[in-house]
Amino acid sequence: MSETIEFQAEARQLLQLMIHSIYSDKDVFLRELISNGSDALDKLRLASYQDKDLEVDTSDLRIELEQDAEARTLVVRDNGIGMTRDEVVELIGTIAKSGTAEMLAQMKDAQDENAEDLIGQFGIGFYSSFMVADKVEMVTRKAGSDEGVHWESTGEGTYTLEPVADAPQGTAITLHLKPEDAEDSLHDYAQPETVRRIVKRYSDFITWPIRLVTDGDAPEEPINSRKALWARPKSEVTDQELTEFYRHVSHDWQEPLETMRLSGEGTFEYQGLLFLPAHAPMDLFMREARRGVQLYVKRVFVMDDCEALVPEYLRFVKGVVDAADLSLNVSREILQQDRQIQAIRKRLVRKVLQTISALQENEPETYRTFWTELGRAFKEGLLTDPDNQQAILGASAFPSTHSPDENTTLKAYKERMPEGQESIYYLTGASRASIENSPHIEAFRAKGFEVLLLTDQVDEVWTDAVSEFDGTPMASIAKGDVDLGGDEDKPEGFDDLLTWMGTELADDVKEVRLSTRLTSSPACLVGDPGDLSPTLEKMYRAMGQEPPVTKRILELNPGHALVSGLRDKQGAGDADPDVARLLYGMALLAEGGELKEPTTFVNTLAERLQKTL
Ligand SMILES: Nc1ncnc2c1ncn2[C@@H]1O[C@H](COP(=O)(O)OP(=O)(O)OP(=O)(O)O)[C@@H](O)[C@H]1O
Repeated sequence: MSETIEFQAEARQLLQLMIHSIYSDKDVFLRELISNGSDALDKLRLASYQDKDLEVDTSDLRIELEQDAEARTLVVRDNGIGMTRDEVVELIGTIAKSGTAEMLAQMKDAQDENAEDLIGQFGIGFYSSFMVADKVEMVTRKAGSDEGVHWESTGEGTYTLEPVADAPQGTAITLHLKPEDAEDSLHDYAQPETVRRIVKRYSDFITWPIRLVTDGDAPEEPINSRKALWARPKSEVTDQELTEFYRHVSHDWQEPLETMRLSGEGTFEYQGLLFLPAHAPMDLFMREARRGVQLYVKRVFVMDDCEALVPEYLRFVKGVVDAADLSLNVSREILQQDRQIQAIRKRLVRKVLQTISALQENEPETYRTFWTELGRAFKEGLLTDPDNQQAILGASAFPSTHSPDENTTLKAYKERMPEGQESIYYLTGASRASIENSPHIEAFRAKGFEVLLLTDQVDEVWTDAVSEFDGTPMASIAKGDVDLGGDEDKPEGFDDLLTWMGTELADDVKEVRLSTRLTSSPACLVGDPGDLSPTLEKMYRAMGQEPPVTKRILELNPGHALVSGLRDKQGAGDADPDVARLLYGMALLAEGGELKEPTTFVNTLAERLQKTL
C-alpha cells in the first residue's frame, strides 16, 4: 500500500532551494550521493564484523552508476547498510541537522551569491539530487531486514512510500534528469564521460570501487583509484584530492583552511589526516555539537565523531585517524580508557596547536580567518586543558589598546612592555566600546601600559583560570589591588572619608579605598581576584541561575576635586550621604553597569543639580 507523506517544513524549504538551485556547481550532487553510498558501505562492513548473526554478503561491496541515455536516468546504487521504512522517513523526510532554522532565516535575507555561500557552509547531501533531477526515486532495503521500501518525490512538498518485496539489500537512487542546460552548468549526466569526469574529480579517493554499468557488458574496472589518502605519501597527493577528501569527511562544501598529517610508529601505529575548516560549523556552539574526527582501524571505518580522540575545544577539527592496533568492536566507553587512543589524542592536540602556532607566525591572513571563525571555541581550552594552557595562550590573539583593529599575540604584547610594567593587563566586558572607556583603564593608558580588551563570553571564564603567560603574571585591571602610584607618597587625610563612605554604602560595596588607577574619573568599582565579574553575573542570570551576591570595592581618585571636596566637607562634619550614593552610581554607570534603582539616582541627581543653578 502506498502512502503519501509531507516533508518536514525545514526540509521543504531546503528542497525548494535545491529545485530552483542557486548553487552553480551542479556536479556536486554526484559527490554527495557517492559519499552517502560510501558511508553506507562502511557501516555495513562494520556491522558485519560486530554482529556475527547479521547474514550479509560483504564479498563485493561497491557503488554502481548506471546510465540510460534514452530514458534520461542515472542510478546511483550501493549494496551497503540500506534503510528501514522508518529510517527513510526520519533521515530523508526531515532535516535533523542543527543550525538549519538559523541558516534558512539567513537565506531569506541573503542575496543569491550569499545564499550559495550558506549552502556551501551547510552542505545539503541527498537533497542536492534535486538540482539535476525533476523526480527522484529510491529503493532501499536494510541489511538483515526482509522488506524494502520505494520512495519517490518531485521535491514539491510530499513524497510517497511503498513497500517492495524483492528489493536488493542496499540503496539505489534513480534520478530522472532535467534537460541538459550548459548555461546553467547542468551537464548531461546520462553520458558516461560526464560521470567519469566527475568521479575522477570528486570521489577518486573513495575506498570502495565505483563502477559504471553499461548495457550487458562485463563489469567495468572501477573508475576511481581507491587509495586511502592518509596512507599515501604526501608527495603523491594533490591539493584537489585533499580538498575532496575533506569535503567527504566534513560534509563541508568549501575548501579546508589547513591540512595536517599525523603518523606514529613503534608502540602504537597510526596515521591521520586532519583539517582545519575555513569557517565555523553551524553547530559550533550548540550543545549537541559533534566532533569531526572519524576513527578507522586498518582502513576500516569504525566510527564518526570520535570524542575520545579530540578534546571539546578542538571540536572543529575534521578528518580521519587510522589506528593499527584496536579491535573493531571497540565501544565509545572503552575508547576513552584506551592507552593507545589517549596517546594519539595527545599527539593530535599537539599537532593542531603547533599548526595553529605556525599559521600565526607565518601566514597571518590564514591565521586571521582561523581566529575570527574558531577562536572563541579554541579559547575554551584555556580552561579545560591545563596541560596545554601555555601553548593555547601562545597561539591565541587578543584585541588590545595597542591597535583599534588588529589583534595582538601575547608574545608581541610582552615585547612592547615598557620598563616598570610587570604584568600583562586585561579587562573583560561586554563590548570594546564600553570597556575602552571604563575608568579602570585611565591610569594604565596614562602610563603607556597596554591593556587587552576581552569581550567574548568565554573570556570571562578562562581568565580566572590563567595566572601567567611565559613567566609574566596576567592581571585583570578591574580586580585586585593595583599599585600604579610609583614611589610618590600616599595621599593622606582620607581615612575618615573612607570609613564614613564605607558605612554609608555598606549595602552595596564591601570596601571603599583610594585608587591609583584613576586619572580623570572620580571613582571606579573593582573586584577581588576570583570574584565574579559583572558580565559573568549577567551571564549566570541569562542562563536562569541566581549568582552568589558579590559586593565590590569602590575606589576613589584622591586627585579628583569631587573626592577632595567631599573629604573636606566630611572633615567639617557636613557631608551629604546622597553624594556618596551618587559617586557610587556614577562609578557603576561609567563601566557600563546597571543601577539597581535608576529612579532614585536620577531624582537625587536632579535635586543636586537644581541647587547649582
Ligand atoms: N545510500 C544510503 N544508504 C544508507 N543510508 C543513507 C544513504 N543515503 C543517505 N542515507 C542516510 O540518510 C541520512 C541523510 O543523508 P543526507 O545526504 O541528506 O545527509 P548527510 O549525508 O547526513 O549529511 P550532509 O547533508 O552534510 O551530506 C544519512 O546520514 C544516512 O543516514
